[in-house]
Amino acid sequence: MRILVTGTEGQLVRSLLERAKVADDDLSVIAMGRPDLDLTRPHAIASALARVDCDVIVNAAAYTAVDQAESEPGVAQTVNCDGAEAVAQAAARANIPFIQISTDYVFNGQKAGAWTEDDSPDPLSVYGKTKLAGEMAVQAATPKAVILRTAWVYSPFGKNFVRTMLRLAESRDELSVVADQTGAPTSALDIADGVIAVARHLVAHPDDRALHGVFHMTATAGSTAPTWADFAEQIFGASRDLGGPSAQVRRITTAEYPTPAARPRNSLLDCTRLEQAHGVRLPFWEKPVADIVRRILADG
Ligand SMILES: NC(=O)C1=CN([C@@H]2O[C@H](COP(=O)(O)OP(=O)(O)OC[C@H]3O[C@@H](n4cnc5c(N)ncnc54)[C@H](OP(=O)(O)O)[C@@H]3O)[C@@H](O)[C@H]2O)C=CC1
Ligand SMILES: Cc1cn([C@H]2C[C@H](O)[C@@H](COP(=O)(O)OP(=O)(O)O[C@H]3O[C@@H](C)C(=O)[C@@H](O)[C@H]3O)O2)c(=O)[nH]c1=O
Ligand SMILES: [Mg+2]
Repeated sequence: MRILVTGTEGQLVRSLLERAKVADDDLSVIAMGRPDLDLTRPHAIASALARVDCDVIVNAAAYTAVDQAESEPGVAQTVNCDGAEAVAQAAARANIPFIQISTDYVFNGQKAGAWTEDDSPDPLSVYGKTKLAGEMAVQAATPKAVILRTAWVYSPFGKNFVRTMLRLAESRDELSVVADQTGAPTSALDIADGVIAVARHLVAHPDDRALHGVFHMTATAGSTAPTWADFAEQIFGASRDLGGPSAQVRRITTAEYPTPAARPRNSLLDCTRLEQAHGVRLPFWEKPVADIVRRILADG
């Protein structure tokens, strides 16, 4: 199976490439990003993708700078909606499945329990709005679209909360972290495994309508969902055990940590539908933390 994925340096792209390297079978992942494939130039995407021979396309590229998007809504919209739509149209022309990666930030966070795919999105931020617009555009572009909404992604690669916490802890004894936003920290390596499994399933059953549509794909969170502060404590616990930097976590409210973009208070996603349709369930959220902390510390 050949998977074409958009972007080259992103957390999920690099995780897919790493997983493909260790897979002992026919799997190959082809990453295509700037300048060859630029989502700010949707009109050039058809020709960029026309020559590529693959079985599935995964759009993992996105404008992900949540706060910056508030002051750059046009670019965020072009990348997250128009660019995504153009990639989906290329998949439609090739008549192959298309996987769009989306986000918990499409929700307003005001539900008490986990969000299901039947709950109405109501994004609070420009990033969330443009990602939701992207979901709708790709579904209009191809009947073979699968939207995988994930959340709170971290990995040994790129920019993420784990790397930020470890970097800040090098120079600080105490860090203030919000303790009133709940969600599921999810390893990009686990998402990569999930994406590959879904892709295989789609390629094996190209006409099964039940396999298409919107699915939630995050780590399993259990009954007491973690907050960013809980995640930080988990990160520092792992780092301490490995002789790395750590800091005392001061648990604060969102009001005490003002940011340009509003974030959902509860963004926990119910992933039941994914398990039922595709047989995919990601591990418990705490499981990958120590291994990824170890890799980040080893990379220096
Ligand atoms: N990070 C998170 O916490 C979450 C992410 N998601 C979604 O998951 C997906 C993967 O996220 P993640 O791996 O963390 O993303 P990253 O922020 O790590 O990487 C973003 C990727 O998008 C690419 N990209 C950005 N702009 C363009 C452009 N104009 N043209 C082509 N490529 C572009 C980057 O390109 P380059 O390779 O050149 O750097 C990079 O590969 C995204 O759809 C994101 O919305 C969902 C929930 C949480
Ligand atoms: C760095 C830092 C952040 N925070 C807060 C801010 C925010 O509420 C939360 C996480 O901060 P970040 O900037 O890492 O998070 P953010 O960029 O909002 O992460 C989001 O990225 C996009 C792409 C997604 O799709 C989401 O699922 C989510 O992962 O922690 C603190 O409280 N203290 C700190 O020292
Ligand atoms: Mg950020």
